[in-house]
Amino acid sequence: MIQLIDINKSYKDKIALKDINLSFKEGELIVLKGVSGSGKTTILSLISALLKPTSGEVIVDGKKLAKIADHFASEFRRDNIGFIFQRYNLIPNMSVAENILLPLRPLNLSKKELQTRLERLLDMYKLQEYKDNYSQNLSGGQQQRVAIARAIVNNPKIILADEPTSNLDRELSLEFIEQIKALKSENKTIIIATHDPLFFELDFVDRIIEIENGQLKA
Ligand SMILES: Nc1ncnc2c1ncn2[C@@H]1O[C@H](COP(=O)(O)OP(=O)(O)OP(=O)(O)O)[C@@H](O)[C@H]1O
Repeated sequence: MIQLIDINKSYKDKIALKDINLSFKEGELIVLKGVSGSGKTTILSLISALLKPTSGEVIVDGKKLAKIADHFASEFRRDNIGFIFQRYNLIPNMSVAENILLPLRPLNLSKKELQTRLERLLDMYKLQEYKDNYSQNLSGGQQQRVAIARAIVNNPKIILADEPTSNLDRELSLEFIEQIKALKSENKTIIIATHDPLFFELDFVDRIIEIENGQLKA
């Protein structure tokens, strides 16, 4: 479902990834492990077509992304990818409901369809009572739940999470892990970039891939 073939990526003269070959199957849960600066975010950005490789090819669900035009890249992301960021990236002066529905704006769905999707996610992530609150007034754990809801509102096949627990305490991190487990049971393909040891002992993680200085560790 996801293939990175002979990937090299440099930012000007900084080599971020070197000779990366990876493939992920549909429904797999993968932990990308590595210290800060090892290249994890760059891999997630290539899979979501936010960045293009310097050389090599990225194929997601049959689509070649290495040279995809920006317009098609945003369409590709909207249809296929849910992204969960370290700092949640919520819009502070928008309500919880507006934040969750944001990725659907370009789709012109009916009010009824938007409401159905919203209600399902508000129930699923225990956010009903906060739906009209500004996201800036929520706790870290609540913000993270909004971020997950927003990441899956477009019903993506692929979920990418970049250091999702780095701002959460242990209890909330374990809650996040339970939410990821539930998404895996829906056959989502999930890649989590993290150096949080909590992710290294989970029995439902299919593979842990370690990256060091832009290269895969054997
Ligand atoms: N826009 C950029 N310009 C120049 N160098 C960059 C840029 N983005 C990343 N890098 C460098 O590329 C390397 C890999 O960065 P990347 O963000 O992929 O690592 P990471 O493992 O995700 O780290 P972190 O957990 O800190 O985000 C690092 O050395 C980083 O400094």
